Amino acid sequence: MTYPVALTIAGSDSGGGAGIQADLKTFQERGVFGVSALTAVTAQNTLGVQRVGMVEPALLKAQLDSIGADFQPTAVKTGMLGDSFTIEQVVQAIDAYSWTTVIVDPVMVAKGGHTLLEQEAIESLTQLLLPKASIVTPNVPEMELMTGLKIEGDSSARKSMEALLKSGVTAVILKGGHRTGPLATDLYLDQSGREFSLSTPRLATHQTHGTGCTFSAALTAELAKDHSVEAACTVAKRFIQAALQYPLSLGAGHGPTHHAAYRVYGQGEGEKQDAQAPILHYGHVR
Ligand SMILES: Nc1ncnc2c1ncn2[C@@H]1O[C@H](COP(=O)(O)OP(=O)(O)O)[C@@H](O)[C@H]1O
Ligand SMILES: Cc1ncc(COP(=O)(O)OP(=O)(O)O)c(N)n1
Repeated sequence: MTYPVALTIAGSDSGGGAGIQADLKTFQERGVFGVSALTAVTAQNTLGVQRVGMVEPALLKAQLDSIGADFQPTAVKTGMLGDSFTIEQVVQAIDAYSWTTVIVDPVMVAKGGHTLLEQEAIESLTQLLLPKASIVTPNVPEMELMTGLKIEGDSSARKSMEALLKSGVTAVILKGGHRTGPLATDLYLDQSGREFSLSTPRLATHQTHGTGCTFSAALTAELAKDHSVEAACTVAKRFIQAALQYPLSLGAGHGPTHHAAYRVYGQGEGEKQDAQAPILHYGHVR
């Protein structure tokens, strides 16, 4: 059997908690071989983003072609894409190499407020890239920007998911990190009408840098191993919960999550692990 390969197309985070670094650490943790194409380089730490530089288009294309010519990734994840031109190049590569399992994390703004996708590129993202996606994983602000709909409660959350599906997206996971309440609930809905939610206790922590990247990288890794969507979502939710629950306490700001925590603590026995296990609820997403 060949070892599963997952590709991440994303920006570098010098602080190691998000971006390419989070993706590759997560792929390794989940037993898939990670390959990468860098779209941008950020000077970033737990306090924020200090500088961003885009990778020259020809160099991005060369990376995508190098991967496409020699590897067969069974799942591809996109993260920070930065601008419209980069999005167009990524779409061309997806077509050229027939990458079919594509997870789009529509990264737009870093936690500290720094823009990671030009405003004018949101349309390219929704028009060109989202139709190629198997699953799109927005947080609440990203969902609002993509649909133009405000999310204030459960019914508006569902309406925005339906609106995204109407625009041709295959499946969406609306992440719950930016919402309030005792549970961090992620909602799944797809074109076939399948829906479920995944909830874990909301942890009171500011060590949340890279939660979105890490969650969608874990999802990508499980799909690269050909696991079912439900199984992949459940592992991804457990993975991010453990990564948040056992922080490393690095840096003076929003510290990174602990990418090894699920392997080290999350699969063992014991009260803590049981208490944090996600509640998978099937049926109507309220
Ligand atoms: N405080 C928290 N406690 C538990 N889970 C959380 C918390 N914050 C975020 N999550 C989970 O982390 C994942 C990423 O969500 P989110 O933080 O919304 O993404 P992003 O980093 O893109 O803003 C989701 O599974 C979400 O439910
Ligand atoms: C290079 C890079 N890519 C993506 C992000 C955003 O990651 P995310 O997981 O959404 O985490 P926060 O920025 O919300 O902590 C990033 N910061 N840098």
